Amino acid sequence: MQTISATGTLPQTVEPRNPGTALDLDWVMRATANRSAIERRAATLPARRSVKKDHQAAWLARAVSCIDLTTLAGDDTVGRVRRLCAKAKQPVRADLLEAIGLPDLTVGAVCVYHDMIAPAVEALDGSGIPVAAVSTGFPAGLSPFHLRVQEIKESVAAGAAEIDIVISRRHVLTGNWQALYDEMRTFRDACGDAHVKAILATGELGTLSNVAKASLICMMAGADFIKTSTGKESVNATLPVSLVMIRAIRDFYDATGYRVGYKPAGGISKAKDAITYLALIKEELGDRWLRPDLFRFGASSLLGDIERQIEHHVTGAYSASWRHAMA
Ligand SMILES: O=C[C@H](O)COP(=O)(O)O
Repeated sequence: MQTISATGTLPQTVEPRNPGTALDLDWVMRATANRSAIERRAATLPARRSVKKDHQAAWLARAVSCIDLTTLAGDDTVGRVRRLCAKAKQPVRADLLEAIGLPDLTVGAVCVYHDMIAPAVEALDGSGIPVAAVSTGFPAGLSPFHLRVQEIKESVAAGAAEIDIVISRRHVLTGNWQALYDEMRTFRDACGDAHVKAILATGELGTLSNVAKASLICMMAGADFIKTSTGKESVNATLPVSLVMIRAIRDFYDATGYRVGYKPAGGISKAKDAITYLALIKEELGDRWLRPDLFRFGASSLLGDIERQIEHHVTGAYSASWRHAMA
């Protein structure tokens, strides 16, 4: 495994925002995925990934910087969101961050429902950490269309800098590609300057070819990120789905020159899995995508395990997982 530099040394980069393209149905029809080849490639990844010592700490720190620290529960409270935001600002114990030379490490964003945007914005004031809001009738996306568009506008007005929309799975399942494109375009326009992540809910799209087509259409319609899952489907982020989506991102970049971000979400809770995802991105898309403006983990419980691994790296001992209860 090659080295990865510490987040604190990352140069600032400004990525031009993907404006989208016209809907190119010929390209969409050519976008397919060979499941057995994809699964064979995905199966090689966790087995041969081994990152040790200082490299491991740097990779784990990079993973932290790319987390959308998330709470999306019906019993969310202002108190819980404030605690989550405190964790976002100080994701790992200060002495451990000092020890690995990254005292200013933070997560990529905090991700909440609309009602929790205001307390999150207040709690994160001055930190530079953006608030992301799930929207458009998350997680099913089946509320009236005008309300889904209005929800985006209200979340932006409340201070969300990033909007995670859900697509209409039925447009994919019925092959209504024009409707999917038009929906995504409308959502993107409603976001204004806020960046939009398109949640495909890949566990509900039936085939990997549908995942490839939906990825492409969302990028054609101006998505800033494509995201696997809401975390509420029975199957969420997987490595085969990730391969399909990041290859679609690569194809879109090759054709248009625009880099679209990638966010695997749902069920990613172990540090070793996070490193596998980072290695996959590095191999398939290159180092430029290993930064928070182009890569995020959507995760509610990944940070605790990463903090335990960093503690082990620094002290040689593991603490009990309950000591890292929040996230
Ligand atoms: O977008 C983020 C997901 O909802 C988080 O899913 P998780 O709770 O399985 O980590």
